[in-house]
Amino acid sequence: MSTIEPLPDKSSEASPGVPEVPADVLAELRSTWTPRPAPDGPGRAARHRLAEAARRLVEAVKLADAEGDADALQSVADDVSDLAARIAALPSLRDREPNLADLQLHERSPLVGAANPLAPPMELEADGPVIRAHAVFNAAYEGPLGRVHGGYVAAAFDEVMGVAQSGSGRLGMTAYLTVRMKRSTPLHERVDYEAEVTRVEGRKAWVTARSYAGGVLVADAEGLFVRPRALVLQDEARAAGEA
Ligand SMILES: CCCCCCCC/C=C\CCCCCCCC(=O)SCCNC(=O)CCNC(=O)[C@H](O)C(C)(C)COP(=O)(O)OP(=O)(O)OC[C@H]1O[C@@H](n2cnc3c(N)ncnc32)[C@H](O)[C@@H]1OP(=O)(O)O
Repeated sequence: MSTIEPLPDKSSEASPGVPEVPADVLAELRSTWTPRPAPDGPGRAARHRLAEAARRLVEAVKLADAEGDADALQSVADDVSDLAARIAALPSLRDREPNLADLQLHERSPLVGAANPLAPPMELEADGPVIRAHAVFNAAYEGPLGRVHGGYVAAAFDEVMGVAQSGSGRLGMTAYLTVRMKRSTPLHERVDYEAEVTRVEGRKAWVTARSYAGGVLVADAEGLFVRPRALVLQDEARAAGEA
C-alpha cells in the first residue's frame, strides 16, 4: 500500500458541458471492469499466478547481465523456451468462445489485466465520475534510464481515460490522445492517476487526466473519445425498440 495522501477529490465539481449520468447507466458501463472481481475458480486463480510469475520472468530477463555466465543464460533460454511450449500446449482461449470473465478488462487488458503479463497491472477505482488508478512500473518498462518509456506513459493514460469516458454515459474509441510529460515517470514507485470527462457533444467526449509520483504532477493528458457511427446506429435502433 502507498503511504502518500489520496489525490484531491474533484468528483463534486461538476464540469460545464458534462451531462448528469444516471447511476444505473454508469454502473452498467462500468460493469465490465469494476470492481476487480475475485477469481471465479481455481483455474482462473492459477492463470493469474502464472501471469504474475511471467511478469517476474520478463523483468528478470530484462535485467540479466550479458557479461555474466553465457552458458547459464543459454541453459535458462532453453528452459524458458520449453516452458513456453508447455504453456502453448495447454487448453487455449483460441479454442473456445470467451466468457464474460475472460472478456473483462481486469482479466485481459495489457494495462490492468490480472491474466496479462504485459500489465503492471494497474489498479482502477471509480470515485463518482472520476476514475482513479495506480501502478508500479518495473524495469521492463524502462525508457530513459530509471524512468518509464514514454509510450507506456501514454498507454497508461489511454487506459485510465478510456475507462473515465464512461462518465459521458457511453463508450467510444480513442480518436486522439495528447500527453504532456512534464517530468519523467519513475520506475519502481507508485504512480497515481485521475481522469474525468470534461465535455460531451453528441458522440464525442473529451477527457482529461493527470499522473502523480510522490504527490508531484508528472504528466497530464487530454483525449477525445468518439462513439463509432455504427454503434450509434445500434444505440438508436435499441432506443426505438424500447420506446
Ligand atoms: C466503442 C466501445 C469500445 C469500448 C469498449 C470498452 C469496454 C470496457 C470499458 C472501458 C474500457 C476502456 C479501456 C480501454 C481504453 C482504450 C481505448 C482505445 O485504445 S480504443 C483503440 C484505439 N483507437 C482506435 O483504434 C480508433 C480508430 N478510429 C476509429 O475507429 C474512428 O476514426 C472513430 C471511431 C474514432 C471515428 O470514426 P466514425 O466513422 O465513427 O466517426 P467520424 O465521422 O469519423 O467522426 C465523428 C466525429 O469525431 C471527429 N473526429 C474523429 N476522429 C477525430 C480525431 N482524431 N480528432 C478530432 N476529431 C475527430 C470527427 O471530425 C467528427 O466530428 P463532427 O461530427 O464532424 O463534429
